[in-house]
Amino acid sequence: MPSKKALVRRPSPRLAEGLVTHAERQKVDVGLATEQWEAYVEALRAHGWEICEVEGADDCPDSVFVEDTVVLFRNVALITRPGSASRRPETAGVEEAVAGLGCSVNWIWDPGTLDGGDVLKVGDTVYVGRSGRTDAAGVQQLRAAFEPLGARVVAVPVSKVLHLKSAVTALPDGTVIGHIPKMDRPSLFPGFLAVPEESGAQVLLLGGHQLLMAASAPKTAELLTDLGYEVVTVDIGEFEKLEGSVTCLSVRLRELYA
Ligand SMILES: NC(=O)NCCC[C@H](N)C(=O)O
Repeated sequence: MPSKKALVRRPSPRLAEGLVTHAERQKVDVGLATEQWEAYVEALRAHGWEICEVEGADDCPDSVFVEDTVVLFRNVALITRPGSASRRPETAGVEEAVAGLGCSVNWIWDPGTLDGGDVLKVGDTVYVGRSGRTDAAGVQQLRAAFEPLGARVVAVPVSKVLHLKSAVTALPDGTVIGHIPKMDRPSLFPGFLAVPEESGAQVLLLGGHQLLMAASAPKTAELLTDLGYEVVTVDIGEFEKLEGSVTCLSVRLRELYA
């Protein structure tokens, strides 16, 4: 049976010092953030995901955004080299965790940089944002790692938001959804549906027709419910202040056979 495991990482006590790039800095309540994180993890668990908690990285303010540290394709875990040097110490614990789960491990090497938030998989197509965090060498290394495994890698310019997946994700049927004002090139995506809210562009697939979304995108939730999806919402407001979203708080491992 394919796996249904999700990696998560508890927020650092230093979360409030996390990076802010495109947003204005707002005060983050670490206690409230931790409660929101626990509810997020519970929502995954309630939908059948086995939770694998990576050992905390208390000195790394952004370590809760575990998605940025590793990209999965088939059973290969590509350990990233985050574009922000302050986030690079986050990868060691994640590498240990995915190796322990039976993944084959590969790496993005210096001088390449790549953040997992820039990688969107739709079937065998892997879209990769060329963003402020992911550079051309990172894109090349991602191609070299995944094309031999059968991936079709499509590079996408990203200049208006932190990561590709800040503005674009995909529905279970492969329809790409995005918030056009935050996208550089909507025309790169076939089968595209525009959504009315920035955080509405970020959906996490729970399995079947169930989607996890942030509570901050009620109009998009209504649109997707009307299309026959079951939308589960969580309040992740403290993480949104740091440019985080529902996708970046976990890494789902669906193709491990254990
Ligand atoms: N994949 C994601 O959307 N990650 C969010 C990372 C937010 C963090 N404050 C950062 O700037 O790296």
